[in-house]
Amino acid sequence: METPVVTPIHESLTAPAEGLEGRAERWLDGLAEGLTEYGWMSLDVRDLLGGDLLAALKQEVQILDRTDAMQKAGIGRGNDLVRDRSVRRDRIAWLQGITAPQAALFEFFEGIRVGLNQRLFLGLKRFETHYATYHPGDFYKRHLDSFQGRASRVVSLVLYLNEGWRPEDGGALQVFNRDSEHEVCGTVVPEMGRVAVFMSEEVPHEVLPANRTRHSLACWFRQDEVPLPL
Ligand SMILES: O=C(O)CCC(=O)C(=O)O
Ligand SMILES: [Fe+2]
Repeated sequence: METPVVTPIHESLTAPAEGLEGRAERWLDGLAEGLTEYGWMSLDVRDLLGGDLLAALKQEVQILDRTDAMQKAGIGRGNDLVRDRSVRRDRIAWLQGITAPQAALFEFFEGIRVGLNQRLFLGLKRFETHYATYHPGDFYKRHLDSFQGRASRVVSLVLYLNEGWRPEDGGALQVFNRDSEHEVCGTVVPEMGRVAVFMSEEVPHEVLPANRTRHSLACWFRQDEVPLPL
């Protein structure tokens, strides 16, 4: 009698193609590892956010720019606000999350907030975000985004919205070593879909003078429930 041929069933063993959620989880794993090990990370979010959303965000900042809705940025907030043009020259507009692209972006940021809390136990309660435009000649000298012990801004994220950025366009983000503040440990080119993420209280950084209009979006994940001064 012949031995029956048993056909193995592969289908149920094959994992379903990794969806957006799986990719986002992997992306968050990499981000959490980078923040733990180096205090900062530069990553690409083009695939996660999609070209259409990035283009829509860029269009928003360009419209705000043309309508004079962008305000000269200060250092600190509320009564502490200082507009020191020798330190910082960009213009900003805070996002409310009410337009469709902003709502989609806020969903992405909320995923990062929850994902980092799960992985790093940071107790991030909320985030705040603004558009920024640097016109030719604008810069932001070396600084920290938060003062240690304030437990306000904990993680900073900058998303860049510029297609075809070339080295001669300037405006790179220089990241300094968290243990030796004059040592540059990384440079991030502000190209469309690229993000820089770093620990707000630890990592000094600087925006070099831009030679071309430079659009970005900055987001801070905060530990305080109600707004406290930086
Ligand atoms: O645009 C960047 O690359 C960084 C901006 C920044 O450091 C800030 O807004 O605090
Ligand atoms: Fe900053």
